[in-house]
Amino acid sequence: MSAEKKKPIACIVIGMAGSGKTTFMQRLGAHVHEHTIPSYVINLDPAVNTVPYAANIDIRDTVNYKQVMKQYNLGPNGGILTSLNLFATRFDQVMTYIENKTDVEYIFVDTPGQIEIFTWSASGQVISESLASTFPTVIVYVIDTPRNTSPVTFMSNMLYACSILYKTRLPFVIVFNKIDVVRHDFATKWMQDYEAFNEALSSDQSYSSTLANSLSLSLDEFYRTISCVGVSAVTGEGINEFLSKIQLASQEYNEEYLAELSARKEKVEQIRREKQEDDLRRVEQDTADEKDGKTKVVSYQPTTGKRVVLNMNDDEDREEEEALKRFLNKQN
Ligand SMILES: Nc1nc2c(ncn2[C@@H]2O[C@H](COP(=O)(O)OP(=O)(O)OP(=O)(O)O)[C@@H](O)[C@H]2O)c(=O)[nH]1
Repeated sequence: MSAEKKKPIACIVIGMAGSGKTTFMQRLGAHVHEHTIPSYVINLDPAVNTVPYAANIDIRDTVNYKQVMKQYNLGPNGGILTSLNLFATRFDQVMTYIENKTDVEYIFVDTPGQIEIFTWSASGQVISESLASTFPTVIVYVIDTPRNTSPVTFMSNMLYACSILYKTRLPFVIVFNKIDVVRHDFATKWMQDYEAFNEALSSDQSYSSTLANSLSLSLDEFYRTISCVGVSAVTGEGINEFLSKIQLASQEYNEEYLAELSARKEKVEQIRREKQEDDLRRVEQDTADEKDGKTKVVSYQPTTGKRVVLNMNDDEDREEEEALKRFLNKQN
């Protein structure tokens, strides 16, 4: 019997504008090419002028962002969001296409520069859930390390990362990019040592520093569960370590996320079953009512779901029956 086909790991690369997502994708592309690691690359940024890596699937081949802006009279962000929505409606075709590929190890997905367009939109959710329901999927959160050396900025970025983690519930890898400019040691220290972070904050007396101080304790749990790695998309430093973290995160997907996913599916299935049983009970009760030989009108009040039975043969019910009929006609 042949061994079960190993599924590729999907890496959804997100990050604030300018954090280096595209350069990082370019570096990953070069790395997998050099080491002949079969991979699949998807670009979901419709507004980018040129993509400096070889994308197997490019949203720009399906949706013309400038035309979308013109057609729907939208600004740049509305144009990107609508383009992504249009693409999401066809994402099942993308899924079928990738599923049929054999021996792919990684699927790298680049997302629009405006982070919220992907992370907080329905289309972003559709795309990430489609990937996560089929492949081990990891969120890769790219951070511009030199721009996060201020503790308050660092905390804001971490809160954002944390909110995405709780929204997607997928394994999460933080990539501290641009370590050729500033090393990321300060960041790992702040994540491991609450006192060190507070000390760094003490030089900042602003209101946001007080807020950051009180929030930093809440992030403790988040710091303990996520993994992080320092890379330079320009020099290629840290890429091997990044791929090792991705492998570990995919194990986490198999052990935790999959179990949670099937529990969620089971819950939805249970609600559906209960509704079906309830409908069946109603039909049985209606049938029983008809067995006494009288014609009945059975209806359910739309707001409360309360069952209403009117005996058409009883004079006293005539008036009420007419009222109900008028009501039902109005509903139709
Ligand atoms: N020194 C250095 N510069 C980097 C690195 N990664 C990216 N950059 C630079 O950072 C800038 C932004 O990089 P992009 O890759 O365009 O960033 P992005 O996140 O895709 O940007 P958006 O598409 O606007 O979201 C560019 O000037 C890159 O050359 C890095 O590892 N080291």
